[in-house]
Amino acid sequence: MSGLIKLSLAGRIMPPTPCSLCETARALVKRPKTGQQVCKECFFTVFETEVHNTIIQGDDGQGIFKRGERVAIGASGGKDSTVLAHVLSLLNQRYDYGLDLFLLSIDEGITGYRDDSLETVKQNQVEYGLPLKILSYDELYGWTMDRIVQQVGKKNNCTFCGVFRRQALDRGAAQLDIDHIVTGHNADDIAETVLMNIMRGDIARLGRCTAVTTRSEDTMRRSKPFKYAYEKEIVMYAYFKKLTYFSTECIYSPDAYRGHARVFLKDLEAIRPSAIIDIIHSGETFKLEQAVVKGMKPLQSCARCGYMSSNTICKACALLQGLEAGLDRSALKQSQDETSVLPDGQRMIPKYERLRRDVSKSASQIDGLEKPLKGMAIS
Ligand SMILES: Nc1ncnc2c1ncn2[C@@H]1O[C@H](COP(=O)(O)OP(=O)(O)OP(=O)(O)O)[C@@H](O)[C@H]1O
Repeated sequence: MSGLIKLSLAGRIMPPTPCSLCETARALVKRPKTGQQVCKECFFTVFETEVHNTIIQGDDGQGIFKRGERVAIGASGGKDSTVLAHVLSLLNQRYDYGLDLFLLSIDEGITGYRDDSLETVKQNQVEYGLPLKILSYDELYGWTMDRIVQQVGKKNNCTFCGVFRRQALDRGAAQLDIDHIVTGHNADDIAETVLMNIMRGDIARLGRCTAVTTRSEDTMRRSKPFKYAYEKEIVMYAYFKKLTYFSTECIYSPDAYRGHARVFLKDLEAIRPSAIIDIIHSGETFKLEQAVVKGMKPLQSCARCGYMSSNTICKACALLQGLEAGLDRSALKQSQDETSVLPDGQRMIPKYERLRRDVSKSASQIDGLEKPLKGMAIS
């Protein structure tokens, strides 16, 4: 960043650095990704254009969206998803993608964290005029993260939260008859995931973690339009645009393993900023041998709740069974339980169902959607 008065070695005032793109305005930002010194307006333009390029390219050059798609933005109230909601609304208009956008928030039930960040999402709902749906763990699983942490402790709670959130997003989206979920995962998140998968030797995940788009439940897709956006640039964008976002870390200590990968990545970035993109490119060029692909378990429907799973019952049902049985950390080890029979009296996750599209239904008529607000775009 600059904007400061620069002095030469001889102590003379140096002229301000001009923007390296428009060459007229004064450079105010040094892009963390490229080192380019640019003015504020050019920074907005390159940031938005790079996201647009990710969107129109996709993994196969065909683009990630189809015209007329109903797209849910996974909205946590944090910087990434807030900037995503802002930029996607803007690009949808600027380039006429023809998307029907929604905000979808999962309330994990973390007092003093998610309740506050959801207030931010509600503010975004008004600011961007997008319909909002909130689905809670309590509603879906009968457990809040506060209660889960009471039972399993802080050490492994991220496993529960991650598995439950993934499924909750799909289920919330299914209730809205969504075609496509987008999340604010950024380049740093993806590079961390590549590193974690290498360190764990998780070949299957390594093979797919750099894709912009992956298939979610049945025909629903999941995309990461910020795949190439650096976290530092997202923060700068939010700051200069004065966007409203919630910036506190989760109170139940972030995933320690990811934390190590993050620290390592930040060290690499400090030495060589391109390290983040380089690691993503390494992941992209990694190819699984056909023999390995063939050896992978095919996906099936969970025998209890119908959600997709590579085992007889899905991970969420297995974790829920452990919780209901009053297990603590050993609940995690039960995750491969192969029995489809639910022990007596235990809670079950509702059957997974997708709405059949009723094209005559407007956003305001779908159950569970926050009521229309001033300026809200109704489909
Ligand atoms: N509770 C939630 N409800 C809806 N979407 C969520 C929720 N939590 C996370 N997501 C989605 O997953 C993405 C990555 O989540 P992660 O937990 O890594 O948070 P993050 O990197 O801090 O992102 P953000 O700044 O948007 O909170 C978010 O950008 C958002 O799109």
